[in-house]
Amino acid sequence: MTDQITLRRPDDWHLHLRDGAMLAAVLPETTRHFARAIIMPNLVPPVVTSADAIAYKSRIMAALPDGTDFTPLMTLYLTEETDADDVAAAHASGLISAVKLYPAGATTNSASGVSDFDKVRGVLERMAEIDLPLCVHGEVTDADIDIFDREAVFIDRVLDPIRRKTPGLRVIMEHITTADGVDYVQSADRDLAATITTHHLIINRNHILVGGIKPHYYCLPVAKRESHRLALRAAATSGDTRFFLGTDSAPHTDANKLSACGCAGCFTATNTMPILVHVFEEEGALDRLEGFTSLHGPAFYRLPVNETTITLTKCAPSPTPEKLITNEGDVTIFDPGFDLLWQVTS
Ligand SMILES: NC(=O)N[C@@H](CC(=O)O)C(=O)O
Ligand SMILES: [Zn+2]
Ligand SMILES: [Zn+2]
Repeated sequence: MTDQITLRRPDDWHLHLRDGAMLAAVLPETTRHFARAIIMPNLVPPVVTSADAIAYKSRIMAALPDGTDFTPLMTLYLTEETDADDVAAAHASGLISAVKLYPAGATTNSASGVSDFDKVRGVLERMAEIDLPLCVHGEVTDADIDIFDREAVFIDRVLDPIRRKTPGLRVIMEHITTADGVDYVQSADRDLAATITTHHLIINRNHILVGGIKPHYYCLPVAKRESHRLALRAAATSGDTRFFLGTDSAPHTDANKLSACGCAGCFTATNTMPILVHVFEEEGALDRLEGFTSLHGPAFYRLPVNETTITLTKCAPSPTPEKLITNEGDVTIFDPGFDLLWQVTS
């Protein structure tokens, strides 16, 4: 029986750090375990231009605890007005690692996203030319499409047409939640990958809706039925290099979650690593965890792997920490519904 596991230090390929007091509070929760993270640009107002990204990156660096070795990998928020030259310059200077596509209205702070995908064709073509990846929130927003079908419909109506019209464009389907997403990624032998979150490996839609509504399990894309969760677990633990960790750790204060119109997002940064060891151990796939957390992501983003390591050790069952206290209010830490059996020991 394994009671200790050492991995190359993991990276988080999809992270919300927010800004101001929230940034200061959540940043150490990530930097404690992770070496790098793809930083989501959905601030209010969003990180649209290279000047915005320079300013946001310096706020993140200023908030880093002393002596912390952490690299924020910046992204730009794609709008219908995005200037392809600005994107190319930001890429050439090493400032950004990806551009993020939000369909307008799909999720938290996506109002400035894209409604008419033809309007971003020029930018996408330029990104294919310069080999800059596109991260995608893959859900349609049409009122007549059921929220549980929005990822599958997005693949057919938006993503596949974009990929066919833009050969060479490398795409990361962020936070996939369906077997359709898994199948689509597996159908492509190049230029396509997906991130999978911590929470989508744990919860299905029953966790949100059975026995009373559980706002802390509400996120977008919303968790689907159990068969989809099982497809995600199979993909994450398969060793397939097209799947890697993007926690989508998305802090919202309890006041904003526990409301008649609660915000979408699960805050998982704090306990993601112990939870993932738990999941991979359950699946008999501990030997594939390092690929998922530390190898597949850098390979897709064409970055070196981390040289330092992290060690987790089996511990007495311990409840998950409940809350992160911030100057904006408390943030509830994701509760996987089981005691943690692993802790990060170095
Ligand atoms: N995942 C979420 O439910 N919320 C994210 C936005 C996103 O990643 O879609 C957030 O910014 O809060
Ligand atoms: Zn999203
Ligand atoms: Zn997100």
